[in-house]
Amino acid sequence: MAAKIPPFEHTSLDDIPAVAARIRQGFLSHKTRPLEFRLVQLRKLYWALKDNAALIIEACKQDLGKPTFETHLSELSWCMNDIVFMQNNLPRWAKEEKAEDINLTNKLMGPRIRKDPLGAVLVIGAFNFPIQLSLGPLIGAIAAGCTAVLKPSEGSPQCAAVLQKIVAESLDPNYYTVVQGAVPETSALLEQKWDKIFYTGSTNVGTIIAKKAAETLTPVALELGGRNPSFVTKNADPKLAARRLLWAKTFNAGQVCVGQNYTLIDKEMVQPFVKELEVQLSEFYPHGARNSPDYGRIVNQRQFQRLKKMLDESHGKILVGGTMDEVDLFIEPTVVQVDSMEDSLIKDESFGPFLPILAVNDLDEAIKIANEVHATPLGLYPFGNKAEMEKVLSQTRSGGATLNDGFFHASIPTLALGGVGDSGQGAYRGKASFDVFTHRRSVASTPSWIEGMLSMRYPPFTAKKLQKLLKMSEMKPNFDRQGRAIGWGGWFLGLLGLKSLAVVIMAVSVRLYLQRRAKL
Ligand SMILES: NC(=O)c1ccc[n+]([C@@H]2O[C@H](COP(=O)([O-])OP(=O)(O)OC[C@H]3O[C@@H](n4cnc5c(N)ncnc54)[C@H](O)[C@@H]3O)[C@@H](O)[C@H]2O)c1
Ligand SMILES: CC1=C(/C=C/C(C)=C/C=C/C(C)=C/C=C/C=C(C)/C=C/C=C(C)/C=C/C=C(\C)C=O)C(C)(C)CCC1
Repeated sequence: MAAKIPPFEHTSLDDIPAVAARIRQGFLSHKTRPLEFRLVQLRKLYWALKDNAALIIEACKQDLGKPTFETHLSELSWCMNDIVFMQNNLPRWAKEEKAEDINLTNKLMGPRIRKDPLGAVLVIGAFNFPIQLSLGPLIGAIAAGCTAVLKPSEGSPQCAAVLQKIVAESLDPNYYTVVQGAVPETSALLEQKWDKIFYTGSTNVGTIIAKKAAETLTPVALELGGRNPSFVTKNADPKLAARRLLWAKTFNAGQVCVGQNYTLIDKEMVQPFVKELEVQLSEFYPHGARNSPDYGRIVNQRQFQRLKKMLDESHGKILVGGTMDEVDLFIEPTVVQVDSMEDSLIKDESFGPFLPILAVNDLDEAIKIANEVHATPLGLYPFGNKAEMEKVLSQTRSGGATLNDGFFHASIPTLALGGVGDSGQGAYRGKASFDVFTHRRSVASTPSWIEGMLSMRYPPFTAKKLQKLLKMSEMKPNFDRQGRAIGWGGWFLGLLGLKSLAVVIMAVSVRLYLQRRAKL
């Protein structure tokens, strides 16, 4: 008999402190530190995903009407690939690194960077990619040697229940577990001490998390939302721009954090662009989006009503689409021409299948508007000639960007993803997922035999000792008083001084000699 999605049950508030204590104790047992342990956990998680593939596909369908195609690309296969990639590369990333930019004298102390796990961490997921946005950070946490509590989004309850099943089946419960719930449970989790909180979700809740974390100086990674602009200049290809931006707004029915929120378009391009949007829409969904198995649904009534209100409040003119069905949680891909950056469809993040367009006179005006609407969005998408796209990049900021497409950069699984400013802090995916849960611990070890040479650091301090030390460490500026750079040859010689160079060469030779003798 086919497996069933287990019921979604909130974790008892009374249990949360004990769960957090177990996961913390788990970290302090040091069992998750050995590389092999982490690799085994990751591999088990991989097979649990494979074994529960049908449940994941079904849960994504029930929660978001997600087409199986999208579930594979952005949830199931996405996470399985993430695990394979992580376990292939983890042994290399976890190795100690030789410290960079160390001067010759300090090299004797073997400065290096250890990759230590941060500790017991809390991962809070969002509803729109319920599997990816929960497991992506969890995979990073496991790889780094952390222990973790995962709190999936209650907005996608079927997926949350399947996630709990998968974690319980595959991972050691002393080190990794799922807590289910909404605001009360998340608040109870935030009362516990964590070594990092990794949060994906809205900016409002992100602010609550950051404030709470600040009370105990807990580091946070925040993957938040944004009002991401796209730009279509008069030199853009309207068909390509329409097709690609439509793809980005129909994927997951527009519930994509990195999707464009609005399009700033040269006034000459409005007509050809809108015409192409219509053509492309009928190619994507020949029998209409509503009847297509390839188009998802809005996650719940609350989000549906929010989106409906947003469209109702817009002063724009609907050019394409506009139909909705509350019962089915269906919203048609909808193109709206608005006439102000104050319009409800531009000033707030829609997180739905709306494509508001605002006509502008030129690219300068578009850039000015984009910077005013949101100075630090999560993504940004210019279409135009090379110089124009470069100009957009050089006069704006954003977490990431794709030129000549919708959010392609965010669909590259091993490219770090993160916001900037109020669209987030910290990044993950690929190596960044390991790094975000890792402390780069600087370590030096002072050989005993060097003691004689170090004697100059001890009191009683004398002018002679100071002179010697300064000579050894002093760096000569390679710039003059006017701030101009000067040739580096003189600077290099000045930096070391011939005398100290001789001392260093001698010390290195002695060390090499002693090392070789120890090996014999
Ligand atoms: N940057 C990214 O990678 C990314 C990815 C997906 C979604 N998002 C953003 O997330 C938002 C939509 O997702 P959402 O609706 O799931 O976000 P949300 O902020 O409502 O919920 C996210 C998580 O926070 C918890 N939560 C909600 N209210 C809380 C409170 N008062 N205190 C403590 N915890 C609370 C929820 O239980 C959930 O697990 C959009 O703004 C979108 O842009 C960002
Ligand atoms: C095959 C050849 C080539 C290359 C072809 C390429 C590169 C094809 C690419 C296809 C793509 C990118 C398909 C789309 C996949 C969509 C994905 C994975 C979507 C993911 C969405 C995500 C992760 C959403 C995240 C949302 C977040 C974080 C917030 O809400 C060539 C061109 C090289 C030529 C040879 C043949």
